[in-house]
Parts: sequence; C-alpha cells; structure tokens
Amino acid sequence: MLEISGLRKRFAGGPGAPEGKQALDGIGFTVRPGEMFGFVGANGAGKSTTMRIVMGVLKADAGTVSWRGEPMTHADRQRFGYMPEERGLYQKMRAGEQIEYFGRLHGMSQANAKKATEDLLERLSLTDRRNSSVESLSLGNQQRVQLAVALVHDPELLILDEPFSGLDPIAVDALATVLQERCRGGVPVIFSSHQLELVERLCDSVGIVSAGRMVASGTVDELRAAEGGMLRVVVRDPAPGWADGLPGQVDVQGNRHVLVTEDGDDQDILRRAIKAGHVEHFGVEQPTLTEIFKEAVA
Ligand SMILES: Nc1ncnc2c1ncn2[C@@H]1O[C@H](COP(=O)(O)OP(=O)(O)OP(=O)(O)O)[C@@H](O)[C@H]1O
Repeated sequence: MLEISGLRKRFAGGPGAPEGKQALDGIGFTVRPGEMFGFVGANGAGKSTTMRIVMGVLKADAGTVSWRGEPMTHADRQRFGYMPEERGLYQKMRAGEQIEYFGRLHGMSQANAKKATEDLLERLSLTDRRNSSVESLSLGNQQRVQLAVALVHDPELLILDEPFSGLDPIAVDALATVLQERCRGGVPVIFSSHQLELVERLCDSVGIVSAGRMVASGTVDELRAAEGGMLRVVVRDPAPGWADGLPGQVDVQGNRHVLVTEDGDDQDILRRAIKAGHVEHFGVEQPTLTEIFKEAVA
C-alpha cells in the first residue's frame, strides 16, 4: 500500500514570480494493492509535483511517503514504474532496444527483458516500429514506447503522469487493458489525467486535488453520493410561467422546458409539471465526474 501524508512543497521565487509558489499544501492519500487511482486536478494543482516527490525526483519540505508500511526507500523506487511528465527517451535508440535496455537497467536478465519487450511491443501495437528510432516515431508512438519503458520490469507500483494524453482511442483501450491486468495482479496504479470520462470509467477511486490539497477523494460512487443527484424534468409545450417560484433553472429548448434542481419537493414539482404540459422525463440524475470535479474545485 502507498501512503502519502501531509506533503508540503514550496518552490522558491524567480524573476518572473518573486513570491514563490506553495505547490503542495498538505496533500495526502492512500492507494491499496490492486487499486487504480485517478489523480485529477486543474493545471498547476500539484499532481506532477506529488508524483515527483513519490519517485524521489523532488524532496518535500514536509510530510511522509510510505510503501508497505515503511518509509519509501531508493531500493523500493527501483522496483516501481514511472512515466514522468517530461518524457525521457533516447531519441536515436530504436524503440525495441530502448524498452529492453530499460528492462536491463532494472535488473532483468537479457532473456526476460527481451521477452517482456516483445510482449509490450505487441500489446501496444508497436511491433512494426521495433526497429525505428524514437525520433522518427509519431508523438503517439513515442508515448507508447515511454509507457512500455515504465511497464517492462513488471513494476510493483505504477505512477504515470498523464499516460493517456495524445493517444488515439485504440491505443487508449490497449493501455487501459494493460493497466487493468497489472492492477488485477495486485499492483497499485496511480495516473493523472484531464480525461475525466476515462478516469470515471477506469478508476476504483479518484482524488481531486486543488491548490496542493486533496479536496475530495473516494470511489466515484462515494463522490456521487456526497454530491447528491439532480432532479431533471422535461415538459413539452408547457403553459407559460409554469415553473415560476420553483427552485432550480429552466432551460428552454424549442417547445421543451428542462428544469434542473437539487432542491424542492419532487412530488410538488411533478404535479406542477403534469398540470403544465406533457411530461417527457422526470428523474434524478447522478452527477458525472466532470460535474463533481467542477463543484469540488470551485
Ligand atoms: N520547478 C518548479 N519551479 C517553480 N514552480 C514550479 C516548479 N514545478 C512546479 N511548479 C509550480 O507548482 C505548481 C504545481 O505544479 P504541478 O506541475 O505539480 O501541477 P499539475 O497539477 O501537474 O499541473 P498540470 O495538470 O498542468 O500538469 C504550479 O503552480 C507550478 O507552476
């Protein structure tokens, strides 16, 4: 289990921003074995800084990072898979060689590194690019190689900074399947993303970070329950002013009026709607992760 608690990080000021920046302000969360954790937040919220601290690229001013109940060590990190925001590949090296090379760097035997490389090339549809230099690949294919490099040594923990950005829908599915398999094998997976539908679809739990703090976390269902549903009523050809005095907002779409509200007596609203016109829809709708996110960071 990965446990992050009370992380704080301030970047010193420079000529452009003399006052400096409090990037992390006490962020904390836990990711359990076999859990896929979606790390979301606005630009500059502190996701990459948190991941860099976990991976030892940056040092925190305060707070703790522990792995399996003990303070995380350099040796632990060697067994993790990390995809940094600043992608780091050898541009002149061939894709296949590169993946194998990183496997060897993590202590794999040549045979195992070769086998794992072949498997990943196939899974990420890179087999026919095996002998291409990284610099000659499209950005999406470079991204796939970067992912293969993070996955090749069968890591105990995966930390991926926006792994899905720039991938086409087929590659998104291929990567999602690989990550789900690793997760099912007990590996905790953390990835950051601005693609909230994807996070909603894939993740067991989600953490929403804002200004260096965790402002909401839990399973998507827990976040939905905390947010509460919205009543949505669609009335065709209603009498004018039918919704006067009712809570919520009415959106007029041609001859349909759509009332959305989280307050009020639903039965009273239903009676009013039936009296006013033809009720086409009446129901409570759960918020999407995008709506929960906007509310949490507002
Ligand atoms: N090396 C640095 N020096 C100074 N400020 C930094 C540095 N790295 C990050 N910051 C600042 O810290 C804050 C958090 O940045 P971070 O990259 O962690 O955000 P993020 O959530 O990953 O954003 P994004 O979604 O845009 O990638 C931002 O205000 C950023 O400008």
